[in-house]
Amino acid sequence: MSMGSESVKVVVRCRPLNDREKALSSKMVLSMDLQRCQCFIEKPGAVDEPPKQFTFDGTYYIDQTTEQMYNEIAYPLVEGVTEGYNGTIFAYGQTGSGKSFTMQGVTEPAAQKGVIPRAFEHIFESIQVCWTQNTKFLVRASYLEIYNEEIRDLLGSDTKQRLEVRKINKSGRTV
Ligand SMILES: Nc1ncnc2c1ncn2[C@@H]1O[C@H](COP(=O)(O)OP(=O)(O)OP(=O)(O)O)[C@@H](O)[C@H]1O
Repeated sequence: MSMGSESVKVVVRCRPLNDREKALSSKMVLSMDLQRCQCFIEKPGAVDEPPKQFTFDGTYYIDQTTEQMYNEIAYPLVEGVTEGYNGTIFAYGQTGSGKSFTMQGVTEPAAQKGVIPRAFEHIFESIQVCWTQNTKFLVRASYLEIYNEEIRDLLGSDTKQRLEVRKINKSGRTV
């Protein structure tokens, strides 16, 4: 099945060992077959046990960049949003696994600029291209933190203020 035909795609990104892990002489237990989108996790010390094998819609190893991930995964999704479709990019992983690195990113090197700034540039470039006197665009953004069951508005004047989740109708909730 081609990547384009899936409505939900799950891709995995592996980050390099951090300084703490290097200082502990930790070993990489994860390897990938990027062509087949497979990842293999071996149990340290268990030489005769075959590695556990998982297949995803995309696999990104330590030397892949956010630029590459964006072009392959996020670009078509954001492009769809500019055409009126809904799209969600959801970063999931344990603490320190690289969610912020992927979503927010770093300015140097440029190839590791995050998905969020790339999506903003992409959306505003599309608007610039389509803009005519008769076309109006409305871009809204919110930035919420959900941490330990508590919700905060990171764009609000008081980012420490806890927000309540309210039911607005049968199926909807708002904060
Ligand atoms: N692909 C990568 N290449 C190089 N460094 C990375 C990569 N992914 C993550 N890192 C580094 O690993 C560290 C942890 O990453 P990050 O802060 O993004 O994790 P997180 O999943 O957002 O953690 P938390 O849930 O605790 O906020 C950071 O120092 C980050 O720079």
